[in-house]
Amino acid sequence: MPLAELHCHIEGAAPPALVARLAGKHGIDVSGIIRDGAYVWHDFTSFIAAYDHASTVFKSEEDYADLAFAHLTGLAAEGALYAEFFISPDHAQAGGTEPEIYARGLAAGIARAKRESGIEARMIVVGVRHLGPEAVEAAARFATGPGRPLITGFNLAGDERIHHPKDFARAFDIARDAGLGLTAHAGELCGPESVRAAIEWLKPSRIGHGVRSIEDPALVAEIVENDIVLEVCPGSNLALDVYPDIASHPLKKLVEAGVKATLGADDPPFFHTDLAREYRLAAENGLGDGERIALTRNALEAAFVEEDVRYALLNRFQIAALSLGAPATSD
Ligand SMILES: Nc1ncnc2[nH]cnc12
Ligand SMILES: [Zn+2]
Repeated sequence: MPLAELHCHIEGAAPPALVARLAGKHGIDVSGIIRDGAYVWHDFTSFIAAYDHASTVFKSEEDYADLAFAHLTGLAAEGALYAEFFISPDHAQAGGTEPEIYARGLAAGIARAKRESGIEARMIVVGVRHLGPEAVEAAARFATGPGRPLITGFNLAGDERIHHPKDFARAFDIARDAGLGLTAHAGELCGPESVRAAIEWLKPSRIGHGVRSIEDPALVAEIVENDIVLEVCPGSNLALDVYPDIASHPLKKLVEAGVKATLGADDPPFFHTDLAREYRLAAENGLGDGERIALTRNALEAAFVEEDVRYALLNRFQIAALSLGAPATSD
């Protein structure tokens, strides 16, 4: 089945073995966050702490090129045609790497992965909300800098319980005025009011997660009406205990209500998942083959990518979907 991913954090995609190897090289102690070859954390706050610490082992342009290359070729091997990943200048800086070098390395990894596997990819800069409005505005200014054609979007990530979306309206204005696509994490840790506020103040075309919108049917109707796409990450939601099991996850209900959803692995090794498993979880949640293929089409239609590239991707998607004998369109 052809896949596409719109929601994955590049630091969150770092395999623990790679982090342990680079930590050894740089003399960084990761024994508190990696045990028996796996990341250790127990709730959102300790997950973010582990993620922040793991990201500090990446230092050079080559480290980041290798990370992007490994992530994207892994996705291509799972069947992905297209991937967007989030990049965080704040995390680069915390590890002592200039954001400029960080973005250059990641762009080189994207180019190499495209040459070797055919996968197309773009980057979305995130501002980290718990670092506050000034840091998020600085991230937006970085995202809009010249000479970085593979940066096509801006996102708000981090702890949803901290700050109100209105505090980040200026950052989103900066990104919007520069022509970037807009998306924001909301409705993951917090309920529908958080999604409403993100839509009202940030005016994104997509919401990261957004799954807790299901608690407010009027909000679900508004999301459908305004054609807002949800980047749903079921494996992440299960790992972070947003839902106790896949049967309780609202993906199927959201799709039945007419919401356009896509799938992402969010932070794959932290959550013991990958994109192929996300599609399997969608099937376990009740989505049939046609509905799961539509998730890929939704992703390509909502991608922050140039129109000629989108057109070519939709053609590749159509051919792959038809060869499965599955419907490439929902109507
Ligand atoms: N699941 C998540 N939610 C918010 N911010 C994040 N940063 C990395 N993973 C995240
Ligand atoms: Zn995320």
